[in-house]
Parts: sequence; structure tokens; C-alpha cells
Amino acid sequence: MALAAALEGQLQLREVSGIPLQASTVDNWSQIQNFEAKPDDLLICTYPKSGTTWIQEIVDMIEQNGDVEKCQRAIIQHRHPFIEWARPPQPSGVERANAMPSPRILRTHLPTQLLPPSFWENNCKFLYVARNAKDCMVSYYHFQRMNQILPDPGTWEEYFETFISGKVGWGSWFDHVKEWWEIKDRYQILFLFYEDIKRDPKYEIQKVMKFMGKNLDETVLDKIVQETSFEKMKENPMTNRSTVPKSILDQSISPFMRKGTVGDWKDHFTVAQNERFDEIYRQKMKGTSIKFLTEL
Ligand SMILES: Nc1ncnc2c1ncn2[C@@H]1O[C@H](COP(=O)(O)OS(=O)(=O)O)[C@@H](OP(=O)(O)O)[C@H]1O
Repeated sequence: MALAAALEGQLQLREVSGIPLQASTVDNWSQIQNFEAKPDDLLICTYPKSGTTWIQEIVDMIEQNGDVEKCQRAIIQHRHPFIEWARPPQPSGVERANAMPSPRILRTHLPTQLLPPSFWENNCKFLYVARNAKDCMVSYYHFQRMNQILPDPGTWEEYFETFISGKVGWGSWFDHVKEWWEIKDRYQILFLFYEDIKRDPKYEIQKVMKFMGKNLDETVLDKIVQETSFEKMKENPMTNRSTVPKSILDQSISPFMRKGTVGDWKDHFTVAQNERFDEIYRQKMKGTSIKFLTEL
């Protein structure tokens, strides 16, 4: 009974400055906020379900000059420590990052206001990937269905309301995307879109390569495009989360590498939901210049 209650407590999200986060992250909050970034750190930043794993594999392939074997050295979650990850007794994201040699590549879903301040103080490089809200919501819904350590999403109709109100892990998609977009010219931020990577992966991979200060030839770039395709990454145990126990990610409910497309929202949103969403989107995103593709 006590164990069940404790587990239930861990499934609840708890807020830091109004942003819902996993309880274990909140328990570890002072370690996260005191994280010491270094000037040559590169931080991959995303709202959940926006193509984090995809960009991580792209970045690692670039870093390893297209050497597939080197990218097989560890699961993707361990190659780039997840700063706010905390799940004792495993090492936390901060502990993994502290144990890593420089130059480090790290990742986070944190909104700008919750980022450990040392990232700003050290003028680190940030690589932000945004995904259109509708596909992001669909992907997050299926992820919460299969993720046994996040709250149950309920029905699609219920989740639609939860997502719009920002009562999901890492908070409101609208605020997250808007805030990172607004500061993009004040820091070293490369801002990319999931839909652009899908449409023209080679072109976007080249942008990442330049941002990382690397220079790879055409054949290597072509190989990176191929190796980071959805189909390849779905079969790759180092990227498809197949090593994560079923008690955490139950892929029989929904695979982690689910569809990897632009426009899957059309198979989920009713006409009424779509109209309502578009209206809410207009209100919440008023005044921002960011533009998303919702189909290709
Ligand atoms: N290579 C490649 N190409 C296209 N799409 C890809 C790729 N790799 C991952 N994905 C899709 O990205 C979604 C998962 O997002 P994240 O990696 O950000 O998830 S997480 O927040 O880290 O849990 C999830 O999207 P959905 O399929 O729509 O659910 C993944 O399938």
C-alpha cells in the first residue's frame, strides 16, 4: 500500500514556478539549478515530442564524422545527458554530465526561465527544435499512454484540454516555443523546425554541421541523412528505446518511434477540435513572428 502510494506520488507532476515537472525532477531541483555549464557545451533544447531523439542522432553523427560504429557506443539517452533527469538510484542527468569530458553535448526540455543560469552566463550554444503544436500534441498523447511514469492521459478529448491548458510535463507548448523563439537572436541559438528537417534533411543537417563548426563532405552528409531516417532509427536499438524496461515505456501500447510524420494530427483532430485549436492558437501566439507548417 505504501509502495503504491509512493509510486502514485511519483506519477504526479509537481510545479516549479508554475511549470509542471516530474516529481523526481522537482526533488532534485537545487542540483539542477546549480549545474555548472561550460563555455563549450552544446545544449539540445526541445519541447517534448518535437524530434529530440532525431536531432540528437544527427548531432552525434556529425560529431563522429559519420562513423556509425561510434554512434553505437551507447543508447542515445546516455550519449547526451538529460539535464533535468533524476531517477534514483540511477545517476541523475547532472551527475552524468559532470562525469563527461568536454566538449559536452547535453539535452533539456526546460523552458527558458527554468534553465540553469550557468548556460546563459557561459554563452553556450543552443540547438532548439520546434514541432508544430498539433502533431506535437498527438505524439505526446501516445507517449503518455505508453509511458508508465507519466500521468495517464485519459481519453483523446480529455488530453486535448490538458495539452491546451499547459498542464502537461514541461508546461505549455505555446509559452515554450514562443520564449525560445523570442530570445533566439540574443544568444547563440540555432532554431530549427521538425517539418523542415523532414522536408529537406540534408539542408538542415548542413546548418547543424556549420553551427557545430564542422565541415563534412557530401558523401558523409548523405550517409547521415540515410542513417537518421525514421526507418533506420526505428530499427536501431540505440535510438528506439527498446532497452528501456516495459515498466517505464510499454511499447506494446504505442512504439516510441511511432510514425515520424507531419500531419498525423488530421487522423486525430475532429473538425470542431481543429477550429477551436486554431482560434486558441491565434490568441496564444498573437504578436510572435514564428510560422509552422502543419502539412508537407
Ligand atoms: N528519424 C526520425 N524522423 C522523423 N521523426 C522521428 C525520427 N526519430 C524520432 N522521430 C519522432 O519524434 C517523436 C519523438 O520525439 P522526441 O524524440 O522529442 O521525444 S522525447 O520528448 O524525447 O520523448 C516521435 O513522433 P511521433 O511518431 O509523431 O510520435 C518519433 O517518431
